[in-house]
Amino acid sequence: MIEKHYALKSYVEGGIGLYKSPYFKYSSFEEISTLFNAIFSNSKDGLYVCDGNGRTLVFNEAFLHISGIPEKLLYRYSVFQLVEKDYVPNSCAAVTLRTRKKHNTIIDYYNGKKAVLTSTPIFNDNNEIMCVVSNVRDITELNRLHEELEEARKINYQYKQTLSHIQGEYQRNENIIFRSKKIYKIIALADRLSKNDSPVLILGESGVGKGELAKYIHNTSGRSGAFITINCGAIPDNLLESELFGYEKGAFTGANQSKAGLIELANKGTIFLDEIGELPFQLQVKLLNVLQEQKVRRLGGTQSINVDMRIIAATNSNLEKLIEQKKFREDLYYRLNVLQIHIPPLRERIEDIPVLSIHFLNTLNEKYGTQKKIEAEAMEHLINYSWPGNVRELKNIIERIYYLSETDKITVDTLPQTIRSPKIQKQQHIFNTDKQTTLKEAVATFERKYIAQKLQESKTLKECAEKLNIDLSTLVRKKQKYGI
Ligand SMILES: Nc1ncnc2c1ncn2[C@@H]1O[C@H](COP(=O)(O)OP(=O)(O)OP(=O)(O)O)[C@@H](O)[C@H]1O
Repeated sequence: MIEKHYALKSYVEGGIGLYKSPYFKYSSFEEISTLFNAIFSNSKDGLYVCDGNGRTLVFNEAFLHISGIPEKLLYRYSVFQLVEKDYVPNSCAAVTLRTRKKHNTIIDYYNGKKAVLTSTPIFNDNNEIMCVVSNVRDITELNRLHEELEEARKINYQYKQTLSHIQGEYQRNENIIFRSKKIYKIIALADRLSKNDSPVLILGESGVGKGELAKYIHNTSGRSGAFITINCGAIPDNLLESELFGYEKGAFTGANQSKAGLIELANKGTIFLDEIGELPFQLQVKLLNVLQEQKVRRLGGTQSINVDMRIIAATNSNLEKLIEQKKFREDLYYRLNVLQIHIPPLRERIEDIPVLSIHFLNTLNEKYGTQKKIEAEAMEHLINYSWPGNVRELKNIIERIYYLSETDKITVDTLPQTIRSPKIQKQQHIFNTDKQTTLKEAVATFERKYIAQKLQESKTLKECAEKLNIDLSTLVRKKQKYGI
C-alpha cells in the first residue's frame, strides 16, 4: 500500500506533498541526501533553488546547460542582479520572490535555448520565503519541432491549395470534365448563378456541353424538383405546345385524358429549353406569360396552375439576328437573357481534349474491364482536329475507336481518316481518299461533313434543314448519329 506523506506539504504552496511506498526504507540523513542528490542531478529538467533573497542555493547540471549562465556568476550574483547585469533576459524566481506566488514563464536564454520555467515559493513556519524552487524545461527542441510542424503544415496547406487548383483545372464537377481555364471560369460562374432563380441563357455551338452545364446548375442549385429537358427543335410544332403546357381531356381530338405539361412537371425544379431559337413564334408569347406570371394553363383548361420553376434556355443560334428577322420575340429574349453563359467550342479550349478523351475512354475501360490507352501520337491528332461537333463528336469518335481497336493501344492507324488528315480537313476536302474505304463509309463521311458544314453556315436547325431539303427531325437524327 502506498502511504501518502504530507510532511513537506506545509512548505509547498499548492504542492501535492511526497508519496512514499512501503519499500522506502531510508531513514538516515546521508541515505536520504544521497537519494535526493541522485534525483536532482539526474533530472533532465534544469532545477534551480535560491533563498528568500534570491541567492543561489543549489542547481543541477541540466540548469547550467539550459540557461548557459556561468557557474561562477550564479554563486556571485542574486537572481535580481543576474537580470540587472543582463546575464539573463528575465528571472522567474525573481518574480516569485516579489509576488510570493508560483510563477510560470518562458525565457529565451542568450545561448539560444528556450525554456519553460516554473518557480514555486517554499515558506517556513513564520510564513517567510525559505527558498524558491525553479523547474526549467528545455523546449528548444520542442519549439524547433513545433516550428517544423508549423512549416510542414504550411507546406501541406500550400500543396493542398495547389492540388485543389490543379484538380480544379483537371476537375470533374458532376459530369463536367475539363482542364481549360475557360471552363473553370464557367463552372465558377455557374456556381454563383445556381444560388438564385433567375433565368439563364447558355450560348454555344452544338455539342459544347450546354445541356451538361444546365444539369450542373440544376444539381448545384438545391432545387428539390426535377430537371426537365425539352429540345424545341426536335419536337414538331403541333406537339410542342401540348408537351410544354399540357392539356385537359377533350382539349383536342385524341386527348382522351388530361396530361400535365413539361412546365408543370418542372415545378420546384428546372426546365431546360434546348434550341430555344427553334421555339415557334406563337409559343414564344405563351412561354413569356408563364415566365412573367409563374402560372401555366393547360390546353383546354380554365384554371391556372402555379409553377415555381427555374428556366435555363440554350441555343447555338444568334438570337439577336432572329429578333431582327422577326423570328424571335425581343421581350422573351430579354426575359431569358438575364444571366448569360457562353461555352466556347472545343477547338478554342484544346487543353480539354486530352482529359475528355481519356475520360470517355476510361468510362468504356471500366465498363468492359479493359485497359486501352491512347498513344501520344494519336492524341496529337485528336488535339489537332477542329471538332466541328465539339464534345459530342469527340465522345462518339472515342467510342468508335474503342470498338475498332483490336489491341490495348489506340494508335494513329485506329483513328478515322478525317482526324488523321488535318490538312485535308483544313482544306475542306470532303472526299475520303483512303483506298480501303467502302462506298457506304465514303457516303457517310461525305454526309457528315456536308451536314456539319451546312450547320455552321445556318443560324437555326430549321434553316439548315431547309438548305439541305430534309425534314427537321431527319436533320436532328443525323446530327445525333454523326455526333455533330
Ligand atoms: N465537359 C464535359 N465533360 C463531359 N462530357 C461532356 C462535356 N461537355 C459535353 N459533354 C458530353 O457531350 C455530349 C454533348 O453535350 P450536350 O448535349 O450538353 O451539348 P449541347 O451543347 O447541349 O449540344 P446541343 O446544342 O446539340 O444540344 C453529351 O454526351 C455530354 O454528356
